[in-house]
Amino acid sequence: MASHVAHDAEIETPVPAEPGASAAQFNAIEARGLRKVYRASGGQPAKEALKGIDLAIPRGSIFGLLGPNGAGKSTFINILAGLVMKTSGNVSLWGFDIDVNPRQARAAIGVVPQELHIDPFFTPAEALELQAGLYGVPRPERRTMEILGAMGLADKADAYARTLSGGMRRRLLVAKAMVHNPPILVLDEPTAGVDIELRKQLWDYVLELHAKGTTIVLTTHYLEEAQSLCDEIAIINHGEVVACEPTGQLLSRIEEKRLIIVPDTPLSALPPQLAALKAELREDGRLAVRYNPAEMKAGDILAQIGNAGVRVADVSTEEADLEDVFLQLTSSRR
Ligand SMILES: Nc1ncnc2c1ncn2[C@@H]1O[C@H](COP(=O)(O)OP(=O)(O)OP(=O)(O)O)[C@@H](O)[C@H]1O
Repeated sequence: MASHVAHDAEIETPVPAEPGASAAQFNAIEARGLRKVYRASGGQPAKEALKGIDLAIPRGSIFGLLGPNGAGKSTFINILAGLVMKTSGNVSLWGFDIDVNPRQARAAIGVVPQELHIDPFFTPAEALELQAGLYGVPRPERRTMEILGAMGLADKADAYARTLSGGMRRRLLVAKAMVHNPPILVLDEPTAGVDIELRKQLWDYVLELHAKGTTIVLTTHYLEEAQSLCDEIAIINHGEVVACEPTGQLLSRIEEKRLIIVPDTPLSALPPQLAALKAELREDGRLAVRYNPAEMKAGDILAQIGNAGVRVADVSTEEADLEDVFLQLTSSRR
């Protein structure tokens, strides 16, 4: 009966707006002034984990959410997943406000949690069927074997979940997050503890989903992974967004190199003539000068150093990377 079906399919899969429908140009995820204060408990004081986050994650992107431990990434993701109640602010998922249209908002997102918790009493096939049931996916539309196959778990479909390795469990969690075919997939540290071979397999599948139109959001501690996969990156520190830009732009902040100069007699202080350079005297008496090769030539720097009366015994360069930007943005503020 129609009413029964309607009840069964309680969570509708949201329909993405047609490309080019300018009135409906919404972001995949949008957070405005999002705050979370965990109440004091068990002798622990209250903690403001998110201090008014504004974040827009474009549809179709692979978006990286980076930040040191305790920055608030999991809190943010858990609010999206409906596992943590926000204190204030607004969040919309695929254009659906989580307060106004909670069911549609929830249906728009699949979240792969950080913890590898899997119910040991269900086989992977049963776990997916159960999840599909929870999301009201009608039986003819379920893709249990297709998803298990894509995750390299077809031969484990009927195995006891407790016999799965860590990597298989991780892939099963990704599979579970995909049963209702959400347009947004969020992965919280998906490759933590996963070996290189499986990590590659996991990313291949995620990239395939992305190629078919799924918006991907991931948190990771592997900066090189974020650097190579994400087209936009936000860095969160102490509950605040300290950077949010296309990966290329973020990396251009670190196109800075360092020129390391060994003077033939160690310097005791920076010569005043070098004040205009981003120069630093290291403890070992070497001089490190930060410069952007697009704006300045190494030869000009050496000439200035020569003019300041420093005789150069040796020269080398050091490259910066995403880690430098990350440390630069997250080390200074509290
Ligand atoms: N349930 C909770 N009750 C109280 N404080 C909490 C709770 N969950 C998280 N916090 C605190 O909120 C802050 C943000 O934690 P969160 O787990 O969101 O950070 P994270 O960026 O995901 O860190 P990690 O990379 O270690 O997972 C931390 O100071 C944490 O101790």
